[in-house]
Amino acid sequence: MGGGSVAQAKLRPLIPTGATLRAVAIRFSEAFRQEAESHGVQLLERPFEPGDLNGIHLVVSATNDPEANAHVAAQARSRGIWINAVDDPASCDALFASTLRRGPFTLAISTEGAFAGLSRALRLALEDLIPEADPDLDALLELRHQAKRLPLEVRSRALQKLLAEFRSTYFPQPETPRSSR
Ligand SMILES: C[C@@]1(CC(=O)O)C2=NC(=C\c3[nH]c(c(CCC(=O)O)c3CC(=O)O)Cc3[nH]c(c(CC(=O)O)c3CCC(=O)O)/C=C3\N/C(=C\2)[C@@H](CCC(=O)O)[C@]3(C)CC(=O)O)/[C@H]1CCC(=O)O
Ligand SMILES: NC(=O)c1ccc[n+]([C@@H]2O[C@H](COP(=O)([O-])OP(=O)(O)OC[C@H]3O[C@@H](n4cnc5c(N)ncnc54)[C@H](O)[C@@H]3O)[C@@H](O)[C@H]2O)c1
Repeated sequence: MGGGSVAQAKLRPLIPTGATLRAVAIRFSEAFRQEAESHGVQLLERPFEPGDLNGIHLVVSATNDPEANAHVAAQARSRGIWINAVDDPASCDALFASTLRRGPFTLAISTEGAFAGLSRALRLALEDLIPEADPDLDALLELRHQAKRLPLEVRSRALQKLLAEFRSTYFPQPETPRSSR
């Protein structure tokens, strides 16, 4: 529910899930409309109606009208549909996490509503640590693939070595031990 910048930020991580998406708003921003239409999202430009929840598994309420958000949340809850109400963690059955994807990695960071900005800050720090296209990571994954062909006795040692390499590449030991800072 909603078609402004906050609704758009919530829509974005749902697109790659492959879910069938429906958006309802009295008025969609041009940016929301463009992004949604390019991903086949169904757009209904009118106020929320309880029937909008038919066949829905998760609803995100991101309008700028607290009364409408509360109404959507109550309707969803009475039908047993999971609700994410922006700005209102107490009404949420599901929270969005700050998500980082790198190749096969998915890192989801959450403070369970305690401080969303902190989740974002940690994501940005991790993003800097692991570049988007990373030959080191690709090589590591390829070696793991090859290690699967090794006999069981040596495989585990080879994988331990690969993991040690991963740790020293991405998380080099600080010169000063943490405990003596
Ligand atoms: C992770 C992320 C995912 C996403 O939105 O997809 C997300 N919020 C993000 C950013 C962000 N949100 C806010 C700021 C300003 C700084 C700050 O206040 O912290 C920033 C930072 C920024 O924008 O720079 C304001 C804010 N957010 C919530 C409240 C209400 C409250 O806390 O009471 C308020 C205060 C509003 C006010 O001022 O009144 C509530 C929620 N926000 C959540 C998720 C859920 C908890 C997740 C968790 O615990 O980690 C939860 C509970 C519900 C939900 O929305 O699912 C996304 C980062 C994406 C990324 O970039 O990686
Ligand atoms: N913009 C921000 O940076 C920000 C940050 C944190 C929290 N918020 C909160 O999130 C809310 C949404 O922010 P935004 O910037 O996307 O607002 P916005 O004004 O751009 O968009 C609000 C959307 O809600 C729709 N809407 C309102 N009543 C409706 C109803 N009954 N049925 C269907 N659609 C309805 C409007 O048509 C519009 O598309 C704000 O109320 C604000 O409290 C915003």
